[in-house]
Amino acid sequence: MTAAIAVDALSVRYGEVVALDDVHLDLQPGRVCALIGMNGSGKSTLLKAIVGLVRPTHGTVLLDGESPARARQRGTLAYVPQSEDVDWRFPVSVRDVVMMGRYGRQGFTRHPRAEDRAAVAEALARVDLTDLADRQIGRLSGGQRKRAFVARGIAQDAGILLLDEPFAGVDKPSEGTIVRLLRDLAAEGRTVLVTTHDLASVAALADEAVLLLQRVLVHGTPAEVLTPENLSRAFGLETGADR
Ligand SMILES: Nc1ncnc2c1ncn2[C@@H]1O[C@H](COP(=O)(O)OP(=O)(O)OP(=O)(O)O)[C@@H](O)[C@H]1O
Repeated sequence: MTAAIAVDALSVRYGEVVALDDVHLDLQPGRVCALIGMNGSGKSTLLKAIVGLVRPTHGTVLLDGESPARARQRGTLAYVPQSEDVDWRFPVSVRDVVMMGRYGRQGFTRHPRAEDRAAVAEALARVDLTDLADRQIGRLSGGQRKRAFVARGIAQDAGILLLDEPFAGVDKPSEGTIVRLLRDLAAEGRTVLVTTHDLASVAALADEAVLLLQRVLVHGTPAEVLTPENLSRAFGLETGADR
């Protein structure tokens, strides 16, 4: 089976900083994968390289066997960036943001058709934002903002969803809503890759986990990955096992 996401020998440098060094990672469709690592371990850089927002120094990324640029063009790929990377003052409503997921299908006129409006309404309902559809995007809570971006990916009918810290600044009920949503999207055959600092929620969220420290330290089920020894290697922490 062609991997939904195939990362091969990927290295990324920012000047002198080696953010990623020889990363290999294959993800199959229909799975949620949690990407875990300490601050600066390269998680955001890996997502950006998969989206095609940063250029690899070495190596390749293929999405369903195609380049990130081609996958973006075809709407295969949806990306929910870290909150800091978004200008929340932008004068667009929640509905407008979700409609952006339909742009690729609308041609250059960007004139929404009935089917686009229907897809947007359905995506808003799935993330439970129907009542807030006309609100300016910056006037949402942290969890609602994340859900708006997930709705954009749903409206786009993307097969691959990448989410950078979807639980940061999100309260527990909203986190539960997002976890359920991501699990449902994977059950439909989509591939979901999520960076998270919330180790406690990984087992409920993800089918598999990856520990990153410039390279992939370990990739397996959450139970295989989240051992004291592995966490100690990834985070450089003393654990009970070391004492
Ligand atoms: N645009 C940039 N220019 C220069 N260095 C960068 C840039 N973006 C990231 N870096 C550096 O690359 C390394 C990896 O950063 P990255 O943001 O990918 O890590 P991260 O694991 O997502 O961290 P965090 O958990 O803090 O979000 C860090 O050393 C960071 O300082």
